[in-house]
Amino acid sequence: MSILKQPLKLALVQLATSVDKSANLARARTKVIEAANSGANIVVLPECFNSPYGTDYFPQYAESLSPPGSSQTFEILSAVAKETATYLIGGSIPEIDPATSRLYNTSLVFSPKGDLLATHRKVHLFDIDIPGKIKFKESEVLSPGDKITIFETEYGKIGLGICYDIRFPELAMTAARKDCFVMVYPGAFNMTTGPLHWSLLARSRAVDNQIYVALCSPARDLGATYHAWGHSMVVDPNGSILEELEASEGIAIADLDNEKVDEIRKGIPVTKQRRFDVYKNVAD
Ligand SMILES: O=C(O)CCC(=O)C(=O)O
Repeated sequence: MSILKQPLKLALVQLATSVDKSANLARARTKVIEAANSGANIVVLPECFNSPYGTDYFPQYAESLSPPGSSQTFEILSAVAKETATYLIGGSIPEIDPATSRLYNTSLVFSPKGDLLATHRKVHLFDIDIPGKIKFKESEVLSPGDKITIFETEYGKIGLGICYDIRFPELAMTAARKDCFVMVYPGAFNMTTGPLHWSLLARSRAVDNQIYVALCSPARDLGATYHAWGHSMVVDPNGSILEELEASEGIAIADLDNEKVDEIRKGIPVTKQRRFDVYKNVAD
């Protein structure tokens, strides 16, 4: 049995966002409907799609997921998933846990019936310092998640990470070994690491694991404090880019094909040739 049970259309919404949360949510809703009307079965939104991206903004835009009904974003995503009968991977939003007051960068996934299927809290926080280029420290305000997120659909299993999570091959490898056919990463790379690594990382995770990889960025806004790289893309299990946007708002739609996955895995059978007797514990 293939890890991908049947063909599907995957849509990435490279959303133009602003400081206005309600406007961002309304625009996201419109674009999800547009993607669904183009035949998408699974729709993905970008990292931090309801707010600008930046540590100053996280506390101000954070929403609590409990008690039920308290998150405006949750309600809108659930309703539009149901309305369009699509799986909706709702990018990410700043989340506050009311019990601990901790903040997380969190992705919510909804079924075509509007039910919450999965919640992923970004595991690897984006703390980097490239002198003269970019310094960013999510850990100043965010706490990290502590689990790999995999959810089931009628197409097969989907693995979910957020942005910087893609730099850690162990996360994608673990999901792939649990038979995920795709890793989806809502992400917002920047004008330094975007050109350096965005496509390289997507293609690497794809070819390492012979799975599809999808990266969904916000559109670039040169008036914002953080300039996102854009270039949302879908890569196939051979590491070839199937669809790629430029920097401005748009929707990328790719056909994911079960026969292609099987053919690639048959031709280069690395998934059956692993030597876990040699590298039993990758954490050694
Ligand atoms: O890894 C990178 O270069 C960028 C990561 C990022 O922007 C993020 O995690 O939000």
